[in-house]
Amino acid sequence: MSRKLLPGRLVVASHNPGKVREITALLGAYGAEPVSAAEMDLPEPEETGTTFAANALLKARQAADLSGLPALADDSGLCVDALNGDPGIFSARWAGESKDFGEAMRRIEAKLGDIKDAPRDAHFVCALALCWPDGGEVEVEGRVDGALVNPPRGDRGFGYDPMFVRSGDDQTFGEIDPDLKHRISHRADAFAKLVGLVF
Ligand SMILES: O=P(O)(O)OP(=O)(O)OP(=O)(O)OC[C@H]1O[C@@H](n2cnc3c(O)ncnc32)[C@H](O)[C@@H]1O
Ligand SMILES: [Mg+2]
Repeated sequence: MSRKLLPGRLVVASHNPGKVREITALLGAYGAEPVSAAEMDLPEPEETGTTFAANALLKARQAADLSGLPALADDSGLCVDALNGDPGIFSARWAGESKDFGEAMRRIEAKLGDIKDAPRDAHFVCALALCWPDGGEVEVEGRVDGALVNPPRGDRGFGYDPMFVRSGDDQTFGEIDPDLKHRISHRADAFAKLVGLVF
């Protein structure tokens, strides 16, 4: 089901400050008034889905039901070709309780090191789900292709950004201007599709 999002309060159903920052910036032009899950004191649901889409929908659905407001959730991750798409939907979980992405990036490198001449192709995926309290929902997916660098570089992004270079670029997502990342990322790609459907 697709429908238009009216101006007004919208819950950004994420507990990741890096994502909330990016989504808030992307929403800027559309008359939505973003409120984060943390500001609303919403719980962080268990991500029991087996796809990015299922996890995005369950996060947005819970936030819409609990807040009585439309809610936008993002489920995203880094998929490494030579690792059969890992860490994928487990991207946050590979960083552990302490959210140590330095450690998660070293784990990826260690696994790649075990594979002879492993290709370094990877892509980020972003599923965005928008749910309304009355049961309506929209889901879209975006993607950006690139390759992994070692050692990681840059501290301007979050998560796996320091190890990812978009195809055709030289700088990692951790080094580029955040405004540029907002235009070219998997999240920007998903957002462009969402805008076409609901704004
Ligand atoms: O579920 P929420 O509360 O939104 O926050 P989260 O951090 O747990 O988010 P996910 O479950 O979607 O896990 C995705 C992980 O993938 C990584 N990731 C997603 N988008 C990224 C991006 O643009 N740059 C770098 N890493 C990203 C990041 O480390 C996230 O923690
Ligand atoms: Mg999560």
